[in-house]
Amino acid sequence: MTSRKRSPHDFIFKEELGHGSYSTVFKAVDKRSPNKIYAIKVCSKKHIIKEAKVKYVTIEKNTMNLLAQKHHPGIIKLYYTFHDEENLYFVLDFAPGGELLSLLHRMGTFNELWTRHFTVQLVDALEFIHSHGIIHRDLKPENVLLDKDGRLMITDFGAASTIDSSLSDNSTRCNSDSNSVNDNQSCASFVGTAEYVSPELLLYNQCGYCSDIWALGCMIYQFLQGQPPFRGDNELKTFEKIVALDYPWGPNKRLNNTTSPINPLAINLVRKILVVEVNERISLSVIKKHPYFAKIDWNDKVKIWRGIWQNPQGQLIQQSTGVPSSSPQHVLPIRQLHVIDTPARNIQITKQKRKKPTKISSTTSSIVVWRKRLGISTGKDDLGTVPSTAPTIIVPNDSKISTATVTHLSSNSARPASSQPIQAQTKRTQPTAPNRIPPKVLINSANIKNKPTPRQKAIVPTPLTPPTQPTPPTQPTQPTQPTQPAPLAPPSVPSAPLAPPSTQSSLSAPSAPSSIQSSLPAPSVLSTQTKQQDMVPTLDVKNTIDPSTLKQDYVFIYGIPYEAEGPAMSLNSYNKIDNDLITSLVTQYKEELKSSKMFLQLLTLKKNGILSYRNAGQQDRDNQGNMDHQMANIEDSDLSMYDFEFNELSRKGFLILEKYKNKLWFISLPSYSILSKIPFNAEKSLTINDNENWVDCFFRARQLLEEKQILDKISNVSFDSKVSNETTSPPPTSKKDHTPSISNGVTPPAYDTKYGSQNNVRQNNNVKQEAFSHIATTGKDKPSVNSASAITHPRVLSGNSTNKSTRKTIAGSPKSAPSANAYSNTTTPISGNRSTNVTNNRHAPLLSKRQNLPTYSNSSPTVRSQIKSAGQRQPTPSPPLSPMEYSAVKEKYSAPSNMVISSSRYEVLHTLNNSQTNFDREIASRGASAAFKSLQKNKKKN
Ligand SMILES: Nc1ncnc2c1ncn2[C@@H]1O[C@H](COP(=O)(O)OP(=O)(O)OP(=O)(O)O)[C@@H](O)[C@H]1O
Repeated sequence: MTSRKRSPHDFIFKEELGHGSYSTVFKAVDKRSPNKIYAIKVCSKKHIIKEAKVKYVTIEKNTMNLLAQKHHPGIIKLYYTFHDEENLYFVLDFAPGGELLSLLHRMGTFNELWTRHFTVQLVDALEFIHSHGIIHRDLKPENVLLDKDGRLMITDFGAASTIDSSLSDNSTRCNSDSNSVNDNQSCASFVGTAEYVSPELLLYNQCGYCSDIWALGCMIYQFLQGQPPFRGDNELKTFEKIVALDYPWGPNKRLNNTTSPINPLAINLVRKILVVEVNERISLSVIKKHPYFAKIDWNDKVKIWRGIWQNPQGQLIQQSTGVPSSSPQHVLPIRQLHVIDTPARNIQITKQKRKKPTKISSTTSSIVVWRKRLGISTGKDDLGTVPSTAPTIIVPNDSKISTATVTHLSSNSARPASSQPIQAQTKRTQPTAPNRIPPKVLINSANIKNKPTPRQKAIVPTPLTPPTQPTPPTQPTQPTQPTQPAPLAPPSVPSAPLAPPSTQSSLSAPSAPSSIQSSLPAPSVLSTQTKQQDMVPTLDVKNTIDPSTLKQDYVFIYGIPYEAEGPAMSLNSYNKIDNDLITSLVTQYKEELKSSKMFLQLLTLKKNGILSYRNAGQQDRDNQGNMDHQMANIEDSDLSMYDFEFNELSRKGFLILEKYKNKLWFISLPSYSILSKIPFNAEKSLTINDNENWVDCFFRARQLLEEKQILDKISNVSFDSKVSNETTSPPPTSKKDHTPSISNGVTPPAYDTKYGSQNNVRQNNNVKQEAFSHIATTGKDKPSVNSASAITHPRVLSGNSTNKSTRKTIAGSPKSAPSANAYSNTTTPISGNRSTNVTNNRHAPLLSKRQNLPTYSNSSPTVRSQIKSAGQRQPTPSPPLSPMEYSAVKEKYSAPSNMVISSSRYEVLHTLNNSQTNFDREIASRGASAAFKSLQKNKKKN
C-alpha cells in the first residue's frame, strides 16, 4: 500500500464490471500509468449507510489492507482506498477472467486437470489467508475471480473475520492437523452463503478456518459436479442437507456433452472435507498430503500459479492446441469491447440488477428458524434471542485455550451427543430439483399414515384367494438376498423407453375426462367406439377368469441395473434415490432411451404381491408374449416405490420401483394416442381393473398381504376370558362358523405361506374376525415419526456406507430387526412438519413383512414370544395376556399399515385420518386424489 493520497480523478473509469450488494465495480485506468488497469469498487455512502453495510465495508477494507502487506497471486490486492462526498473507492487488481462461477457455468463442470489445478491454487491461497489469522467465511466460486491467464484470485472479504493472534499462539498453524474450537470469541458478523455455510455455523454458531475448508470442499464438489453439493428448495432445506451430509455424486458432465467418471481420489478428498464434526474434518496441511495431490510440489509456486490457460512454459494455450472448448477465447469475457470512458463524477451507483445468491447476513432468520425447529440452541441463550450475528470462532487446537473449548463444546448441553442423531433427525429433505428436470420429484414409500378406505376394509379381513395362474405365489423374497430380476427385454430390444416426463407428456393425448378414462378399454381396441363397448364385458370376464390379478395394464418399463462401478449408481456413492440421481440416470441413459423402440409391457400385479410383466408386442413374433417375467414381490422389504409425478389421468411421470442397490424400474404409462396407434396383436383385452390406479393397487395388494399376516399373528394370540368379555363381538355370520369365545391357547390355523390353506382360514375366519374387529376398531394407532422409540434407519446410522450386511442383520432377524414401523419412528424434533416426515422415511420399504409387528426389543416378554413364534411359524401356546399387554398388542396389530405415495397425498391422508366429519370420510371413500382436489377447493373457498 502506498500512503500517497489518491483520488477518483487519478483514474479514467471505463466499463462497469459488475454489481455487489453495496457496490458497483468499474474497470479503470490509472492516468499516471495508462498501462495499469484496475478494478475500482465504488460504494455509495448513502447506500451503505441505508443498508447498514458499513460494517462489511470496514471489514473488507481492513482485511484487504492486511493481506495486501504481502503479495499473493491468489488474492485480489487492494492498492488504494479513498473517498469523496458521495462514494468510497477501493482500487483493486483487475481480474479480466471474470468470476470462476461464470467459467464453471460455461463449461458445466471442470475436468480432472482443471479441478485439481484450481483446487491447488485455492489451497495455497487459503493457506495464505489463514496464515494472517483471517477466515474468509464466504468462499464460493462467485468470490473467486480469474486473471488473464486463468489463475484464480480470491476476493470479497466483506464477510471475513480475524482471529486474534493472542488466542492462536501461532497463527501460521492454521492448517494444523486438527480443527479445534474456541468459544470465547465472537465474530463481528454472521455471514456466508446458504449453500456453502458450514455445519458448525449452523449447529453451534461457530466458525473457524475449518469453515473455509468446508467451503473449499463444496467448491471442489461443484467443480466436478457443476453445482454445489447442498441445495434445497429453500434455505431451510439446504441447511438440513448440510448437517445431514445429504449430497449425491453423479458423473462429471460437461456442456460439450462429454461425460467422464469422477476420480475416486477427488471423491475421497471431498468426503474427508465435508465432515460435520469439525475435529474430524481434514485440515489444509493434511489436504496437501492427500493422494489426490500426490504429484503436486507445494513448494513450486511458479508451477502452482501457472494460469489455467497457460502451457507449462507459461504461454497462452491457443485453440489449435486441441483444447478448444476450454480455451480462453471461449471463456474470457469480452468486456474490453464497447469501452466508454466515464468521468468519476458521473458514476452512478446502480441498484443491484442481477440476483445475487442469498447471503446469510440477509437471511439470518432462516438459520434461527431452522435451529429452532431442530431444537438447537447455542447453549447460552435461547436462539430466538441470541444475536445470530455472533458466532464463535473456532481456532486451531494448538492454541492455549483450545482444550478448554473442546471440553466446553462436548459438554454443551445444546450440542447433540454426536453428529449422528443430527444426521438422523435431519436426513429427510426433499432433494433439490436440478433445472434439467421438473422439480417435484420424489416421494417415498413409507409407512406413515394409512389410507382411510382400505384401512376400514381391513377391519373385516378378506381371505386371499388362491391364485389360479401358473405364476406361483412364492415365498416372500428374502430381503437379505436381493434377487436379480429377470431382464425386462431381450438385449437387442430395449424394453421400453424412459422419456423424461416432459417428453412423455408431449406424447400424451389431451387427458380425457376421468369418467371416460375410468372405463378406458384396452389399447388394442381403442380405435372404434364399438370395440370400446365390447371391451367392458371382456374385462369382467377377465376378472372372473383370473381373480388373483389385482391389476393388469399396458405400461412402458425401463429397468436400470445398479452397476457397482457405474458413476451414478456406484454402490459406494449410492445414497438414496433423489432428483439428482434420477436426473443423472436420465442423462446417462439418454442415448439409449432415445434409440429404444417402444414396446409395451403388460404389467400384472397379483394379490399375492407378485409383479410381473409380459412383452405385449412380442407375442406374434416368437410366441413369447405370454411369458410372464417376474419383476418383484411387493412384499420384499428391499423394494421401495417412488412416485415421480406419476399421474395416471394425464399419463405423466414415472412410478419408480427400486430394488435396493439392485435395480430401478421406471414405469410410465403410454398416452392414449400411443395406445390407439401402436399395432400389436395381443389378446383383445388384457387390461384388468383399469378403474383403480397402480398406486392404489399396490396399497391394496400390500393390505391383503398384511391382512393375512395379521390373521397369522392373531391366530397366535391368546386372550384371557376377562379381556374376551370386554370384547364386543360382532354377530356371527353363520351358526356353523361361529366360535363363541376366544379362549386361551387357541390353536392357530396352519397357514400355508402359499395360500394353500385358505379353507383353514375360512373355518377360523369368524373367530379371527371377532378378534380382529375388536382390535381394529380400537383406538387409532398413530405411527408418528415423533413417537418415542427412536430407532434409526440403518443407512442413517452408518451414513452412506451402510452395507448390505448391515441391512441383512436388520432385515433378517426379528431379534435385531427394527420393524418397518421402527424405521418410520426415526425421531425428528420437527413436529408437525409432515412433508419432512415423509421424506424421512424415504427408505422405508414398500412393503415389509414386519411392518406391523411390535418391535422385538421393546415389547413385553409375551409379545416377544409371539413375535418369535410368528417368525418361526410354530404356534406355541402363549400365556394369557394381561390387559395392558393385550391393549399393546391391539395397538400394534391395528396399526395402520401405511405407505406414503406422495407428499401431497400424505397431507390429504393425514387430514382425513384426523378428521371425523362425514364430509371428509366421504372424500376419503372417493380416493385420495379426489380428496386432495376437494381439499384444495375448500381451501380456496375459505
Ligand atoms: N477485481 C475485479 N476485477 C474484475 N471484476 C471484478 C472485480 N471485483 C469485482 N468484480 C466484478 O464485480 C462484481 C461485483 O463485485 P463486488 O465485490 O462488489 O460484489 P460481490 O462480491 O459480487 O457481491 P457482495 O459484495 O454483495 O458479496 C463481481 O461479481 C465481479 O464480477
